Amino acid sequence: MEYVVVAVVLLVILVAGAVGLVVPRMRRRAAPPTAGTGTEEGTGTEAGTGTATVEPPSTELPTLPDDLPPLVVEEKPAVEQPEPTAGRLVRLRARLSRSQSVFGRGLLSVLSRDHLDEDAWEEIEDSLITADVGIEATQVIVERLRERVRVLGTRTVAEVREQLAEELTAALDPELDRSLHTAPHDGRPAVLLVVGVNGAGKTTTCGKVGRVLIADGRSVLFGAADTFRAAAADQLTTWGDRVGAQTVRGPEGGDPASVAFDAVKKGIDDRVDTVLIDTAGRLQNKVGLMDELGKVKRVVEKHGPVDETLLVLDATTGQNGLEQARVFTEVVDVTGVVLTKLDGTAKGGIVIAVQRKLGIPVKLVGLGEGPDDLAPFEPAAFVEALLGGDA
Ligand SMILES: Nc1nc2c(ncn2[C@@H]2O[C@H](COP(=O)(O)OP(=O)(O)OP(=O)(O)O)[C@@H](O)[C@H]2O)c(=O)[nH]1
Repeated sequence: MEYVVVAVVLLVILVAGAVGLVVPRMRRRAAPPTAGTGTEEGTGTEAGTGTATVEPPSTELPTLPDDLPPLVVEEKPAVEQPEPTAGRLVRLRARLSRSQSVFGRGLLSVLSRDHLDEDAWEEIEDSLITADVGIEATQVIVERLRERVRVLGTRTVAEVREQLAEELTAALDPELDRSLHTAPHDGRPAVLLVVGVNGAGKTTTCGKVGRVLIADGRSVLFGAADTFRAAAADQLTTWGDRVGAQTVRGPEGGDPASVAFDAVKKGIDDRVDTVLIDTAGRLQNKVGLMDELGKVKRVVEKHGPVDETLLVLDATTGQNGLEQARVFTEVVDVTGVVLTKLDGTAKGGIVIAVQRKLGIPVKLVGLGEGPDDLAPFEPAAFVEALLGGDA
């Protein structure tokens, strides 16, 4: 009987031992692997190293509420790459000759007469005056041409046309420096002030110039100092987004001088190459305009001198535009003229009148609303386009 009891006790111990060995093993197999490591044991907290546990990414998709608004992705417009500016005037000359063809054709028909009598010279004079060259400049040009024809005994139409082209080019003073001072210097950006009456094309010109500079590898910042119309600052900001320039703007109705100051300050802090400041041009009140523009310039000059003050003139306003232009030249030292909308007028001779009356070089011409429709002004190429010839 004793043997039986001992045998049962031994059997119970054996069974208990076997269960004790098997169950923990099964439990260990069933446990999930430690997160993220990919290994099973001896890593992470289990290994007591003290590193943080990384939660595994959930494989379950969250359920979204049905009434979520549609997702709007705001896309910044891609920065565009313009065509090079070299030779732009020649490329755009078709625009000019379209509006000038009456002028060119009229002149050529007079020049092709067998004999250039007094009437013919008067007609040439009238054509130039009608094209807005201006009375004084026209008289000088015709006088010189008559003298050359007489002395040289010029005969053919081609020769007279050539000599007229030379006189018109000479009237544009081809030796004048027409370069734009846009390069940074003395550790600060070049500062360009853009002035002119409303609607002349100031904002568009800022955009077009900025676009060319950025394409040349420069960094550009716009200052929206036209605070009278929110739309003006919006328009400049849109150009900025398009060409890849930052725009500094102030509150509508705010102080334009303070926006201009902040723009140049940011330009200096951010080590920008060129700052272009767009200004307002309300001309209803000359004293107000003088005060405001003068203040903008003085305040900007606290950072250093303004490198270039560009006066934007609408070519379609003709001789009236010249009177307005004079007001601006009295307020600020204009260093260059941008003559816009030459594509929309048959009076391209205004370029000559502007330069002679103001004594300031025309540096750029606008030949359309497109972003590349701004060209460096080249007197000879311009005159060729004016006369409708081959450049
Ligand atoms: N055809 C043509 N249109 C131009 C040219 N330059 C500018 N414009 C247009 O002229 C209009 C006025 O241009 P803006 O740049 O807004 O003129 P702004 O001087 O800044 O005007 P404000 O903001 O009112 O002071 C716009 O519709 C331009 O697209 C050009 O060379 N040719």
